[in-house]
Amino acid sequence: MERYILSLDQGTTSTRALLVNAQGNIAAMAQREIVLSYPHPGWVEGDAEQIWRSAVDVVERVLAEPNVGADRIAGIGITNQRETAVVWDRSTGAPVYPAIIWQSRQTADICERLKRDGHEETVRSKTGLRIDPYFSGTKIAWILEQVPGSREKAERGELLFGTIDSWLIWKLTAGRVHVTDVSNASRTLLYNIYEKRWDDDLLAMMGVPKGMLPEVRSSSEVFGETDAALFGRAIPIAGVAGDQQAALFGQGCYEQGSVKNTYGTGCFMLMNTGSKAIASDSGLLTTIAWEVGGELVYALEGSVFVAGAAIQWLRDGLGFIADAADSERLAESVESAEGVYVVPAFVGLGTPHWNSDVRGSVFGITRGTTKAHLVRATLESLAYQTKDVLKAMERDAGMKLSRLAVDGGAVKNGFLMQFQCDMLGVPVEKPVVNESTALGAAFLAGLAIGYWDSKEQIRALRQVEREYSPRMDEAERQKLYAGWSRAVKAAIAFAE
Ligand SMILES: Nc1ncnc2c1ncn2[C@@H]1O[C@H](COP(=O)(O)OP(=O)(O)O)[C@@H](O)[C@H]1O
Ligand SMILES: O=P(O)(O)OC[C@H](O)CO
Repeated sequence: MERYILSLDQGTTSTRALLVNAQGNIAAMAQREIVLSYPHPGWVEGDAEQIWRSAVDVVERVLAEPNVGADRIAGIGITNQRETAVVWDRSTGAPVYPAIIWQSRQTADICERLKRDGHEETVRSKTGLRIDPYFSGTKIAWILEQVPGSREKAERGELLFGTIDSWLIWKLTAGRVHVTDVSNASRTLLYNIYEKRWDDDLLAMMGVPKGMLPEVRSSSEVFGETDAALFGRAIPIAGVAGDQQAALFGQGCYEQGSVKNTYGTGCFMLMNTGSKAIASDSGLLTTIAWEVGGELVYALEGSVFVAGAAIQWLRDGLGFIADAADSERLAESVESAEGVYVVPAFVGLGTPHWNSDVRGSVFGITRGTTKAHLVRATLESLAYQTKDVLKAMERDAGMKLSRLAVDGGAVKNGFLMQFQCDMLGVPVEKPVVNESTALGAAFLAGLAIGYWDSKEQIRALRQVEREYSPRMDEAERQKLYAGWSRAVKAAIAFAE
């Protein structure tokens, strides 16, 4: 009887359950879309209960596949959109406020206050992060400030905080287990990544009571078992990692210096820096990649807030396309973007600018501009933002990248991948199994319970589906990128 690892991937726009077999292939998958709300400009919120229900739904659907069932599941790996903050009541399990999504800018004022009070260097030296609304810490502070009575309750130990992994584990274990892993903890702005503990100074700075926080574990161990009433049998939850770190693991980037870039709602490039945490001078983040078998690995990260989300905007906001896949055909229907640049700074800009105020802008339109040019320019913006990040990474790491491993929803777009490769001037490598995030979580879980024996065994499972080679000449590359750099500068100037 074949057994599987069930990987639960709770992303920004969808929740997926995937069955991974011993060869590292996806045997079945179920998916459910997540609806977000945008109550004010720059705010992004979600319904934590809807996220939980979507998780139950997708797990039930994969278990109902022919010849599956809960007794075929050796263990569960959980991977999640990171930083998104949920605060819930310990006794009822009810969230006190919607989940504040990682992209949301509603804590910009709190961040300004912390910066004015001169906390930036302390935060950076303890967490490897920056004071920015992106991270969970100020989102918790905002909830405790805004929801009447919540601060008092939190201080009495009646409220709990979790990133989405903690929230799902709490629900899956019927409120018995309140934990997270080091990779998720490292995104909260409250965790000291060098001393590996919640940091009292940071908790005081953000006014977060310690009793709200989950226990921090490694990324690959048994965290608890699902409540037997849920899926008919208790199943061990044996791997947990934030989705970008999970993708790094899933791509087999185990050596120092190996890099991957994931194109989902946002776009995140991570480099494994081994046991050494590298501090950045170029707007990158220093973060924990994972802890496996007692070995803690750090990463350098470049974070782009809007990537695939810009394609969703073309679909839902502008109605230019019916489906994200249509963007490829439209982009290829024109020779070039004809000087049009879209800067999709809908929620500000992350690496390397870290500017919460800048908003999306379109430059260079003429009477001849069509929706095809705008669609093409939007897709190109994903590649330009990635180039900005890669330049910062090469500077900080003191090395040149020879190829880029890619994954995520938007790598299905052949136009985007070729343009990306042309813009970077290095080969872009797409694996056969594009679900690196889900694979990473499955591998972490499988290693903990002996489903796989070693990282080496896992890495041997990876296969490349396609390698894109650069076709653009250097002069053209430089000209296009110079235009992008001017457009970003102008968008920032407009915000000022
Ligand atoms: N063919 C495509 N071309 C461009 N973007 C795409 C395409 N297919 C999906 N996307 C984008 O990929 C994103 C979904 O990818 P996924 O990895 O599931 O994201 P997440 O984990 O952030 O929810 C969406 O934002 C969608 O717009
Ligand atoms: O939803 P994704 O896959 O774009 O990932 C979100 C990131 O984890 C945010 O930091």
